Amino acid sequence: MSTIQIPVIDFSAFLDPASSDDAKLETAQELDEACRSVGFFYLSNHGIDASMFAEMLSNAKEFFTTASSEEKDEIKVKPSGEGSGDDSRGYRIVERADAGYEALDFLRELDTEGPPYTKGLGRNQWPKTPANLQSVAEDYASRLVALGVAIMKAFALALGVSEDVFASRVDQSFWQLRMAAYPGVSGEVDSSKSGLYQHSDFGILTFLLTDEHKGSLKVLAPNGEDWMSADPIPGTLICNIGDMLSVWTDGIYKSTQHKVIHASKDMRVSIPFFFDPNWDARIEPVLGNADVKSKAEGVNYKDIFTGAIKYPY
Ligand SMILES: O=C(O)CCC(=O)C(=O)O
Ligand SMILES: [Fe+2]
Repeated sequence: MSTIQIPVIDFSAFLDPASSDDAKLETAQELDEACRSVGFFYLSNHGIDASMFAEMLSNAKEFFTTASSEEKDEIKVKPSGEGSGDDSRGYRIVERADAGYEALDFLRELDTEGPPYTKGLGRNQWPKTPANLQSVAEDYASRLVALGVAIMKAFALALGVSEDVFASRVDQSFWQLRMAAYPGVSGEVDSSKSGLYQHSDFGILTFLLTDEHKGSLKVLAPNGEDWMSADPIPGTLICNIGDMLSVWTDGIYKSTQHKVIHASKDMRVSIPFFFDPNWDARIEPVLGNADVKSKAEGVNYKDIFTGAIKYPY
């Protein structure tokens, strides 16, 4: 068993304009320590209302439990060259040897020519019901982008780098919002029935909101052997570092492997929000620390994105 725990970090110092520089530095250092050791943390006092979390979860649950197959089909993800343009985002079902779930995917829409669109830049296809799913989700996305930008300030403070190095590359974050439903399972537990293969996220920071199910999300412990359950803590967001932030910090911040194995007989709803760099951002190691400098000399985010996302999944 691993004794490392996923820490809970109170972010209020960065949201309250009256807080002192010392209070901010203390919070920044707690975040920094969590990113170096575990790569996962819970964030409390992040400024997002519990009622918004509840609405996001109940809208997702309503869609996955009530939408007809025709409604799902109408908004299904379209691979390059089909329908409303390349890689239109929306509904998809994953049935693989190592993953099983349904999802709605929405991304930041860039102001580009189309259809057809350049790969990765298709349009979002929103469900018609629940009627407010789109408006609540768009509001949620804009709040999480602001939270992501605020956390990048904290990282800059802790790392001693100029705020602008991060800010100028995330101010138009190419975010992705996923509403996922892992089906209830009876009998043998198997990630092909309900789960998601082991992976790291490729962006900067992931903010995860889930329903009350415990034991489904597993996080690889720093010893590289044990799996820890990242169970939901009401009112908090489960946050983890993605590959881009690891590259950016010369590998000092950990982009930790995780997976989902859902074992309950009831469906699990989870809503990851991927806070990613701007579409055109180039990410290069910023610390200049020769000892731990990552092998990567830098990456263009859009190349990473287009390599990682291949519809259909
Ligand atoms: O559903 C979860 O708990 C995590 C999902 C996840 O890791 C992902 O979509 O990248
Ligand atoms: Fe993930």
